[in-house]
Amino acid sequence: MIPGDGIGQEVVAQGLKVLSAALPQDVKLETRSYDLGARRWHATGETLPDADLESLKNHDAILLGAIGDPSVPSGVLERGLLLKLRFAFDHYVNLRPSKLFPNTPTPLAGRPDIDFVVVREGTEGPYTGNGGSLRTGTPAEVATEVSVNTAYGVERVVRDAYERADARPRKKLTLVHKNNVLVHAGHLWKNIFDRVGQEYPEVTTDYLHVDAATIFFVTQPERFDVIVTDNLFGDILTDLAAAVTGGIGLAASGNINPSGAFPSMFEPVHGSAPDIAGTGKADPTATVLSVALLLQHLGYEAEAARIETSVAQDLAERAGDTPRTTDEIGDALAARVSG
Ligand SMILES: NC(=O)c1ccc[n+]([C@@H]2O[C@H](COP(=O)([O-])OP(=O)(O)OC[C@H]3O[C@@H](n4cnc5c(N)ncnc54)[C@H](O)[C@@H]3O)[C@@H](O)[C@H]2O)c1
Ligand SMILES: CC(C)[C@H](C(=O)O)[C@@H](O)C(=O)O
Ligand SMILES: [Mg+2]
Repeated sequence: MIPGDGIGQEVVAQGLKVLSAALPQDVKLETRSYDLGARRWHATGETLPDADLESLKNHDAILLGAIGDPSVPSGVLERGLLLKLRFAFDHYVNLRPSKLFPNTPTPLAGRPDIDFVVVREGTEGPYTGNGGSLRTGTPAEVATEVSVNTAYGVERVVRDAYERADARPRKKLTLVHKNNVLVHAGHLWKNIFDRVGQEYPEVTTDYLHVDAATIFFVTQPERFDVIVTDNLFGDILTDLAAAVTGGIGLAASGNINPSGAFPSMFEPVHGSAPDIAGTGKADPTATVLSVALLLQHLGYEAEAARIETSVAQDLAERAGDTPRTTDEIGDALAARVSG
């Protein structure tokens, strides 16, 4: 566990409660909590030392809360801890499911039937740190942040998305990019998408520019089944996806290393929410659903399904209730999961 900063600490505690409640009696859960994030950085200047990185390799999976704190310069922990982990453990599939559970509030009229999954590339794009600044701090400053897209990196994530689409009832895959403007990267993605698609004749495909995709996320989200997209577009689209499916407090994610060479890491889509940290207002459901993804990844399908059902029931009964605290929601979910 890497609880991290702000509400990360609060929501991971609830995730652990539900995980313990979900596991079969004969499965012994061993956990270790890593002190990484703002506190550690202030105390030692470290973000993710090699010793911690090495040690993290020995676990079956990682549950992360959130990192980032107003007291630390922006980017230090995001790059030095979170992205360092995603890159070091080659989490090239950033899996972000979105589902509108019954009775959950949505700003969308007509309560569309939303059930899609975004397969966000996790190791390339504009996230690699390939950039710099010249004449920094002067009126003539120039800054670059170059998007890196390799045929190797694109093909492996596109293939993963086809596999996922092929395994779902609707078998539909949408590529989201911006190949009318980002022609170099965009054409690489589109060519690979079309070529790999020949191996999946049952999967229906579609292409959308990212700006148009944001329209359909709001006006016609039921059209989506599986979406594959680059690292930055996927980041933005999945906050929007959360907003139309009950809010950011419900959105789960998995940073998957499909080969199993390194542990996969599960975390809510949201951040450390400094504006509500310490108030008990954070919804731990996103973390609890991330625990379900973790269990699914490790082969505990039935346990994962039980968590999802418990969340659906909890959400269905929420309407009109006085708001519960982080802890109360965690307790309620753990109680439902243990039956
Ligand atoms: N994976 C991560 O660790 C991660 C993800 C996103 C942002 N961050 C970091 O978190 C910090 C804050 O970022 P931000 O404010 O842009 O995004 P944020 O996701 O932390 O918060 C955005 C808004 O959503 C609300 N919110 C978030 N999670 C919630 C929950 N579980 N329940 C109820 N409301 C919730 C917040 O109160 C806030 O109003 C920054 O340092 C950022 O870099 C980390
Ligand atoms: C904190 C940041 C590095 C991260 C990202 O951009 O991937 C976050 O926004 C997310 O969505 O997990
Ligand atoms: Mg994000």
